Parts: sequence; structure tokens; C-alpha cells
Amino acid sequence: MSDTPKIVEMQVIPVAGYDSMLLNIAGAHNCYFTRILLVLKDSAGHTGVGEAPATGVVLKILNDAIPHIVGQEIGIMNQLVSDLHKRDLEENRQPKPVLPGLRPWDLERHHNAVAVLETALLDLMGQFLNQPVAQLLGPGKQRDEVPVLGYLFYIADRQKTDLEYLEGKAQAGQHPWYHLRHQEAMSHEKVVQLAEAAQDKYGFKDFKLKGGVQAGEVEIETVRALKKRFPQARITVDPNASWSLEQAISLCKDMHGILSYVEDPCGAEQGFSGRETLAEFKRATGLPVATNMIANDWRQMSHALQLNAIDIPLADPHYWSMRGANTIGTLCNAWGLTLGCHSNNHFDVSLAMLAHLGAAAPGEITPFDTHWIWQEGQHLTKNPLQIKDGKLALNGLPGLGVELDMDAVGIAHQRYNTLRHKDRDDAIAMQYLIRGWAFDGKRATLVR
Ligand SMILES: O=C([O-])[C@@H](O)[C@@H](O)[C@H](O)[C@@H](O)C(=O)[O-]
Ligand SMILES: [Mg+2]
Repeated sequence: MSDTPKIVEMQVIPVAGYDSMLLNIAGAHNCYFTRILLVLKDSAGHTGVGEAPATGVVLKILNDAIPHIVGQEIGIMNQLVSDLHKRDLEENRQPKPVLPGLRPWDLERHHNAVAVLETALLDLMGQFLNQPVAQLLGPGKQRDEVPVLGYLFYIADRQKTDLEYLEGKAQAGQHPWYHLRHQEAMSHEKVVQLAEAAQDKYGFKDFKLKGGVQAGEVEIETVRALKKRFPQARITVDPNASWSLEQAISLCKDMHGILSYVEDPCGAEQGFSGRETLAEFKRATGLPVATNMIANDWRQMSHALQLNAIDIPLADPHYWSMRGANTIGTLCNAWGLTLGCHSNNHFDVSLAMLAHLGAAAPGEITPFDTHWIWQEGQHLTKNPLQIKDGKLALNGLPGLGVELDMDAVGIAHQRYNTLRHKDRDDAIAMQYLIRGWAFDGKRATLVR
């Protein structure tokens, strides 16, 4: 047996960047978002990186894993990942606090640690083999460019807060997107203006509107306005399961030709699971359904498929893992479904993860979600991938093809250390808009 390089160092680096006051069912994005970089160095002199959402739970799982990873060969990466998964499952068995309904990301945490370890190991393995990560996934690289959509949000007025949101002052010679993404956008007109700027800057062909914020009727009108302005675009809306089944059917049944698909229009209610209500929604409206809420592991996926509840699993590599998400892509291709990808605010290592996942997906894919346009300009790597013409192109380098900019990482880490609230909590900024506001997964954020 030939030796593969040994892992000589593992660093878990939490980082923070700036965000806009984006609204969603869980409240308003804080002025900072947080992520974790997992950095592995091997005896061949390579550095492997992965990015994950930052929570105290994931930080602890990863820091606890360091003695189990350092000193091991990258050749046993599968075992290293599955060992962490087993330890992770043990952690999962511990009693959990009872939440007043689940926020979109509550389900993901325990998978994030496993996924980010796998990513960093794939990055090392790719560099060892001198191949891009996309070649190490399932059927290998299927394409060089991956379509992504313009992910639009209603934006609250940051000036109602004393939080440190960036002003995004308009500057001569600068693209209007960099100004608009920081300004209030609550009306159809303002959202269309955002879409126009994003399309001009990044070339998007398709759009997604984050819903669950205003009354469903208002959000459907925003969708209509977007479609009117961009008749060729595939448009979707995602209220994060906050509409009732009845409401979702009534809002969407006449939207054929306007909504190309609908994301998590409804969820669990009255003793029925979200998989059951989505199946009913699909039958009643005939519209394709995407989800990042009810088919996030193999057990959930099996129920969703048996019920014919979904058409587009949004297989996020940050909780499915790169290889798990690629397997979903294979399943989609074989079973007549379509692979999409969910996102949260992220830095540029995650951007590369999305690109390699999409590049290795067999068959048809729907443009991937990415929040990158809200962060673009805050790079942690040298020469990050660019969204051009609505697509992300691989850069031809081995592994993930990223090189950390350690100065930028250091600044983002310092920023993280200064934060009082390190885990995401969108209820905090919401207090400035509605005093005493509390998350309720069944009520639109501003309908109180
Ligand atoms: O960034 C947000 O506010 C989104 O609501 C995010 O947290 C969701 O997980 C996600 O983008 C989704 O598609 O549900
Ligand atoms: Mg979603």
C-alpha cells in the first residue's frame, strides 16, 4: 500500500463578515454573519479548506475532533469522515431544547461538522491527485460552468437600528448593486430594482424571492412584478413553509407560467407532516416543488420520495456533504427529479464548494441558490470565483481551487471574536422593527 500525505495540522477558524438587513421568516439578518473555516495542512505541503455555518455546536464538534484527525493519512478520508459522523450521531442523541417551531437552519447543525471535514479532505485529496474536487465526486466533472440564481430579499430599513450595518454609500464609478443591497427594499418596485441591478452586475437569468415576510398576497404580487420585468426568467418564491396548505394552494394555483416552481410553500400542520402537505400542494396546483426543509437526510428523503412530495431537492453540501449532495444529484438524474442547491450567507470557500458540486452533477440542474451577491467584495481567498452571465465557472485548479488570504481571514476572525452574539439569531435585529418580536414558523415576519 502506498502512503498518502499525513494531516499535520487542523485549524478551526470562526470568521464574521458584514450582511444587509435581509428579512426572512426567522426575522432580520444581523449586521454580521458568521462562518467557520476548517483548515487542514498535510505533509505534502498542501492546505485543504472547507466552510460551514458557524454555531457553537459545530465549533465544539470540530475542535473535539482535532486529536482524531491530526496524524492520519488523507487516504483514509472516508473513515475519518464516517468516524466523525458516528460521534456526531452520539451528540445528536442528547436531549434538545424544545423550540417554538424550527427555523430553517435548526435541522442542519449536526451535519455541518461532518460536511466541512469531508470538504477539506476532498480539497487535500484533489491536490494530491492533481484533480479538481468535481472529478472526485460521483460521475466526475460534467460541466465547467454552473448556473446560479439571483437570490432576492425584502430589505428592512437599517436606519431604524443602531447596529453596525454598512451604509453602502453610492459612489461614482461603482456599480449601483453595491449601494442598493444596503438600502431598504420593501415594495415590489424596490425588489424589481434590486433584481435589475443584480442582473446587470451578475447576468442572472433566474430569480428567487425570499418570502414569509409580508402577507402571502403581497409576496405573490412581487413575484408577478418580477415576472413582468423579466418575462424569460424562471422565478420561485420561498416562504419557508409559513403558509398553510390551503393558503399556499390559493396563492399559487393560478401562477402557472409565472412561478416556475415553488419552494417550501407549506409545512407540517394539523398532524400532517411537511412531506404530506407538500405532496397535496403538488397534486392540487400541478406546480413543481423545491425544498430545503423536509428532505434533509436520507430518512426524510425516502419519505419525501415515497409521497411524491418534491421535484427539486435543494441539496446543500454544507449539511448533505459534498458527496452526499452529489449522490442526491445522481438520484435526481435517475428518477426524473432536478437537483438544486440551498444556501445561507457565505464566504468564497463555500462559493467554490457550490461550483464543484454543480460541476459534478449528472443531468439537468436548476440554477443553484447562493447568497454570495450580498457578500461579494468580502473575500477570504485570493482570486475568488466570479458570477458572470449568471454562472460560476471552475478555475481549472486542483482541489477546490482556493487559496486562503490569511490577512483577510485574520481580520474576519478578529471581527468574530468581538461579536456578542456569535450564533445566528435573526430575532435580535427584529426587535428594532417590532418590539418583543418572536419567531413563529407559521406567521409571516411582519404580520404581527
Ligand atoms: O438567509 C436567509 O434568510 C434564508 O432564509 C436562509 O436562512 C434559508 O435557510 C434558505 O436560504 C432557504 O432557502 O430556506
Ligand atoms: Mg428554502
